Amino acid sequence: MNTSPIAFLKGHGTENDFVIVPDPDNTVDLPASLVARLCDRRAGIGGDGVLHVVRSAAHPEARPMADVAEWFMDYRNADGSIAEMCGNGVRVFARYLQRAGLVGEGDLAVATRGGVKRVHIAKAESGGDTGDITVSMGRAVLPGGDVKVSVGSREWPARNVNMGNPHAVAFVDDLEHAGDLLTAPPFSPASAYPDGVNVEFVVDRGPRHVAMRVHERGSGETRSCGTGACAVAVAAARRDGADPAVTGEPVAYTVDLPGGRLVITERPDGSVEMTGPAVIVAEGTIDAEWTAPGQ
Ligand SMILES: N[C@@H](CCC[C@H](N)C(=O)O)C(=O)O
Repeated sequence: MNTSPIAFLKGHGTENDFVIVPDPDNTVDLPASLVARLCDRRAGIGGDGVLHVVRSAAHPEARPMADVAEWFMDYRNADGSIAEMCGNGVRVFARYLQRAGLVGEGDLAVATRGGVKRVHIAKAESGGDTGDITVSMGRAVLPGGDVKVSVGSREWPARNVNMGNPHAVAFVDDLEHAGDLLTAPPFSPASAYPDGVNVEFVVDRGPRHVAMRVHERGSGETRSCGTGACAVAVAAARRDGADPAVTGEPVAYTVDLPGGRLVITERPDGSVEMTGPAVIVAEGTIDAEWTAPGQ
């Protein structure tokens, strides 16, 4: 139970928004119920998820990474569930560390449940902390198999792509066909995603340029998903017959999302890089009494 006010910040990456809870020593009690209340857009602060900022050495899941990454992104979805990775989240996490003076521009490593991610904070052309942030997201895994997703009477084949977390990428004729995305699009077979899935709907905008909408596991439709954009870029490249491992040349896709634009580059060694903005918009404190169960 929390007995002191809890510091928080609010930030977003291409409008995928987060409540940031700095907690270096891992002393804040953050059960799923409190995460869901913090993310509530009417009764709480509002967000697609929570970024709990903890020193790796202070968190049992991150301790093995503490030698290479001082900070652990303990990411939670808006419903309180835990996810392995959040691409937009890791950029916003790095921006928070920069703003707090805990890291400078340049390179850093961030521990996540999906492993250690290498992050580069670019120098801002206009000064301050407005430069883009690039994250080396690791390799995409494409398990194969026939997956289908549907919305109403429409059904599409989908590419199963794992970016640390699971994705189903469906190429559609019109993003409107995804409907209101108020509920998770059904998928089959159920065995493809035993832990649920993030579903991306994708249309072409031009050569190596796509647009997408996403329904996120644990958060619903969001304005952007970084891991989703990476999954989409890799699925689009394979569809387009482009494989950097074969050609030896990197392949870059521009991915437009409702909340902004990300650039995704797949390198010949299979690693996927994501570049985009990250913004901190506010900070404050949460009343300790409000965080008590039943409030
Ligand atoms: N918005 C994130 C992904 C967050 C996790 C996802 N909802 C899951 O449960 O896997 C991103 O930017 O990658």
